[in-house]
Amino acid sequence: MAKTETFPDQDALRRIGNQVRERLEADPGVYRVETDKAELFAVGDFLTAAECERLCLMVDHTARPSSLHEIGYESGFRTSYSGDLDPYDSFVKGIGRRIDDLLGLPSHIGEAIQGQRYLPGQQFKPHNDWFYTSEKYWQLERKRGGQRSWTAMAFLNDVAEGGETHFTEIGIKIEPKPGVLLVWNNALPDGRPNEATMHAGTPVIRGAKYIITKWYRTRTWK
Ligand SMILES: O=C(O)CCC(=O)C(=O)O
Ligand SMILES: [Fe+2]
Repeated sequence: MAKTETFPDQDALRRIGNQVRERLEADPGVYRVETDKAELFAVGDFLTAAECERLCLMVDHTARPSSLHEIGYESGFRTSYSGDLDPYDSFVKGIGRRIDDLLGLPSHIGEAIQGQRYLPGQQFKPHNDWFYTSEKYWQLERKRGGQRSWTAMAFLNDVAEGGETHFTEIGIKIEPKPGVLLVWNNALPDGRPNEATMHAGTPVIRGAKYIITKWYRTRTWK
């Protein structure tokens, strides 16, 4: 088939976008968040209370000051603590498989599940999860699985105040509720990056916020 892409991995992003959208729309347990700007879905009870508690403990064990491509922790852009959960742990593997299965994606294109914790005052400022392919880091990410397609993010606890996930372009704030999984396509249906997926983890004001995130690429992640 002739390549029609103008953006790196555009054809793969379109194909994966179609495939996952069809599967989520056919799943009665999946709710589509009402917006025409992005493909954003939610699952109410994806994780049990016991699973959330166990994952929070794991996040506490692995979380270190979060880093970002070319921006250090000290910049204040992402002040949470984060870290990859042990990919060989059977409990973590089980959670990963359930996310793969919900989306209908092969596990080899999924990154390791990342755990993240925010304490009062900590936040993740507005950003896109997809890679900016004009930046230097893309030359590395291109060979590590390519562009990010879908994001799956689960809330693990109730936050006393703050810590909403704010989709700044769509104009919605999602309040953390334990066990709720959010899923969104970082690309548009035609495979170009979707600017409207810009989102932030707003500052936690009281309490703590725990989440896990799994990002999917277009090719085998390594
Ligand atoms: O904490 C949140 O609500 C958002 C986290 C996030 O955007 C990320 O980890 O990429
Ligand atoms: Fe994000």
